Amino acid sequence: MLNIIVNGCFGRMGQELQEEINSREDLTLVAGIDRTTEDTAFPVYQSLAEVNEKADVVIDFSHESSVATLVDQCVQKQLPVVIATTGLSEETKQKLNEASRTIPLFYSANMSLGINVLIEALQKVTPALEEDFNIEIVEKHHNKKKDAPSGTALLLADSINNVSQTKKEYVFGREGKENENPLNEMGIHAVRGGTIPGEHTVIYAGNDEVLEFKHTALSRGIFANGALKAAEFIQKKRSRNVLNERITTIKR
Ligand SMILES: NC(=O)C1=CN([C@@H]2O[C@H](COP(=O)(O)OP(=O)(O)OC[C@H]3O[C@@H](n4cnc5c(N)ncnc54)[C@H](OP(=O)(O)O)[C@@H]3O)[C@@H](O)[C@H]2O)C=CC1
Ligand SMILES: O=C(O)C1=N[C@H](C(=O)O)C[C@H](O)C1
Repeated sequence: MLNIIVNGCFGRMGQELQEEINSREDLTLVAGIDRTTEDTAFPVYQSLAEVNEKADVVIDFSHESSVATLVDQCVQKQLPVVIATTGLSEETKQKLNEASRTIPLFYSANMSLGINVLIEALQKVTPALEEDFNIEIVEKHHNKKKDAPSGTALLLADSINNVSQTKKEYVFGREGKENENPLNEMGIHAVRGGTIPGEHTVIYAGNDEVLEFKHTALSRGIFANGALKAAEFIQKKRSRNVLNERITTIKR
């Protein structure tokens, strides 16, 4: 049995997690944290410091403004934590790195299996193409998303840059740029509209040939399930400190 606290429990992802946890007998939502309270089957608090329920792990899908304090409180309570919030500042990312030395901490801008497999594919093809192909990333999300570009677009860009001979400068949109589009740049473009759960396309454009890799999230269930798998993984490692491999994705 895994006892879970969800930070951001009333948000889109918080509600998705509630559904997933309630559908499984091996998981219990012992408490939620959010800015407001509602009538729920589980207790809800405004901060982890107020939570007295016994928990094995915290899962966070909230907002940058909430993450640093949450991580400090996880360290104080020695609670493993899965951080899925994107749009984190450099200071917050630094805090995650430091905290991961004392508590099990898993961070990824994208909890889906598909994006994590895509990263491996991109790292294989990039060395063969980077000298002759421009690389551009286009991401599409729902119109309520607070950060742009998406954390996943940055994660994909960093994964490409990590294996590139020449480190590429990120260009966010191309307004006002002369149309040279040199090979040492990588364009990252954000589209916002409707209810799109998330789509990422990486385009390798060469002379007379184009390769495109596209991942489409058809529901938020893939992110909730990935976060729950991460929670189970770090809980098993609780007996020792782990600097999880995904934490490396925040070293930009
Ligand atoms: N890593 C991954 O795989 C995924 C990551 N995400 C990321 O997760 C985050 C949440 O996404 P989503 O659920 O769509 O966003 P929502 O805005 O729907 O939900 C966020 C929730 O967190 C609450 N919140 C905001 N600030 C605080 C705070 N200071 N303390 C406690 N709660 C707070 C919000 O309250 P209020 O409504 O009052 O602002 C809201 O209830 C985003 O950063 C998103 O990019 C999303 C999907 C997948
Ligand atoms: O806000 C979202 O919805 C999503 N955010 C994450 C991101 O910024 O990459 C992951 C996913 O694409 C959905």
